[in-house]
Amino acid sequence: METVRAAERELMARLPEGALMQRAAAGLAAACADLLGRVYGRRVVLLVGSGDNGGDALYAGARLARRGAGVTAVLLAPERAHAAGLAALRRAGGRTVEITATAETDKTADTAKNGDTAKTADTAKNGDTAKTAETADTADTADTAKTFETAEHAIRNADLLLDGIVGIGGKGGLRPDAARLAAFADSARCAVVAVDLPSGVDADTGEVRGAAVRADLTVTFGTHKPGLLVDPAREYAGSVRLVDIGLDLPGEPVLEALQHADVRRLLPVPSGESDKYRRGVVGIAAGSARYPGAAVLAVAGALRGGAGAVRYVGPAGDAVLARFPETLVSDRGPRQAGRVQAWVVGPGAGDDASAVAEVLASDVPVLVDADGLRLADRDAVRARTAPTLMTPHAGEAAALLGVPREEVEGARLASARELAARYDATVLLKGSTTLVADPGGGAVRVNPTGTAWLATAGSGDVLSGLAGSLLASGLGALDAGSTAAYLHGLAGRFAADGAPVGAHDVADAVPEAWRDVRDLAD
Ligand SMILES: NC(=O)C1=CN([C@@H]2O[C@H](COP(=O)(O)OP(=O)(O)OC[C@H]3O[C@@H](n4cnc5c(N)ncnc54)[C@H](O)[C@@H]3O)[C@@H](O)[C@H]2O)[C@@H](O)CC1
Ligand SMILES: Nc1ncnc2c1ncn2[C@@H]1O[C@H](COP(=O)(O)OP(=O)(O)O)[C@@H](O)[C@H]1O
Ligand SMILES: [K+]
Repeated sequence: METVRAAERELMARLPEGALMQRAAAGLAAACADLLGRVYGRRVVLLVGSGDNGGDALYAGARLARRGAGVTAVLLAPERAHAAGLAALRRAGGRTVEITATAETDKTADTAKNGDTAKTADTAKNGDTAKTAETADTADTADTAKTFETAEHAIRNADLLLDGIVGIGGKGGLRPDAARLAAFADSARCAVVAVDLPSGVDADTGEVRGAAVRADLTVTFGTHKPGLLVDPAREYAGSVRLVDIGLDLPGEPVLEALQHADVRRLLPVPSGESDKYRRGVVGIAAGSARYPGAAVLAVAGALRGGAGAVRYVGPAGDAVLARFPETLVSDRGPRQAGRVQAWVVGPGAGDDASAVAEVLASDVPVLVDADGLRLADRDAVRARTAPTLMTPHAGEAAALLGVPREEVEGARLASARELAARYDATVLLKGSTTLVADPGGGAVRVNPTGTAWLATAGSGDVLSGLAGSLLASGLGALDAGSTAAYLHGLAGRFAADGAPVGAHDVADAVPEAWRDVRDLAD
């Protein structure tokens, strides 16, 4: 976010005062008008914090008021609300509800009554959130209670609610009074539009600490913030609309997402000189007597990933051949199975540590998934010279990092990066937001195609086979992982089409996803 802030500062220095905010507010008001359909006579409530995010909301509110909407601004810190924005709203006929800050103790309640809101906010900032919220209830002055009640009443009757509590200047979890407004927003029956990003989510990491506004639409300015793309914050953002305010962002982005055209360039396509070996052979060391299905599904993914042949090694050879007679099945260990251009090891592997060790000792790219992640020796992974791609879900990543699963789910970006650094390997972290991180830093790829229908047993096995096949056909680990996730997500969408599917359906739909990318790229 520092790059965004720096770009804003640079641009602001060149433009007339307030020009950027006007661009932001114009885009915001237009998005609100689209959502409302008709602006005249509609009731719009603005939640206004003390920074420029509140300023955007006030200016957008003024625009809507000029078009005939009844606009009420709930001012969280009336003395510090954006002065010019507030004046514009008032000129346009907007009303205000001024929140009297909640006091943390009787002493600060007195201070608050005397109008020293800034000081009260400071006290609240230093307080433990749970504790302050509790004390806040008991220390509510009549004034405070009344202003919150008025705000709640306005929100309950609104047709549209704008969240301008905090934007990219937010620090830590929402303070108690802001959290109270966020809770009102949560119970609002109307559409909620977040200004720049939902208040309470971390713009840089996608983390959500405590209360946060849940929006139906987020209108964001200049650039997509990482927090809008990564869960859990992504869940809070609703759909995201980008308003171009003319920011010129330097340097490398923190996150990037492949699009159809990028994926098309990466898809391996056989040429006239190709034969099955030149297209690449992918070795699958997976499955066990207990989990033969994982082997079948990994092979199913691998057959659709562009490699010329799939070699299977492990105890589920019969099950694999019964379903896919084109597989080259070997009953020896990976070392003696014949040449491959990439290995996939781990899906349904149970406790077979020797296959994992053998594969890691090879000099070709290796994808490690599922049980293989637990069995892989970290030093052996770090010592590899060929690329390694690890594909954990949050639970597996948590076990490798030695932290609770929730910690990974709450901080996906940081977790993927940390794991990549610890293993000196590329990490594809699966789940509601799939991320692919290279060990040397650089932009992390976020997959835009996923669907929650993919959360079905065995779909991860399909993904590992698919990604392994792309590795064998020559893609690097970052490209193979992100291309596989892209095709897999798309295949999940096509297969499901709004109804439950099994993992084998996802594998069957990969060719359709491939054709979709190939044909619609331009
Ligand atoms: N800088 C620019 O050029 C532009 C900025 N814009 C807007 O300005 C926003 C950033 O504005 P600011 O830097 O003023 O910061 P914000 O308005 O995002 O937040 C800062 C304010 O919120 C309060 N605050 C911080 N953390 C809080 C917490 N945890 N709980 C409650 N209150 C908290 C602070 O006391 C401060 O007053 C952007 O998100 C965007 O909406 C847009 O107008 C476009 C142009
Ligand atoms: N909520 C979700 N939204 C989108 N994709 C999901 C979600 N949950 C899981 N997935 C995807 O489904 C697949 C599940 O893989 P995994 O967890 O390894 O399951 P399994 O071990 O049963 O194959 C992964 O590709 C993952 O990214
Ligand atoms: K906001």
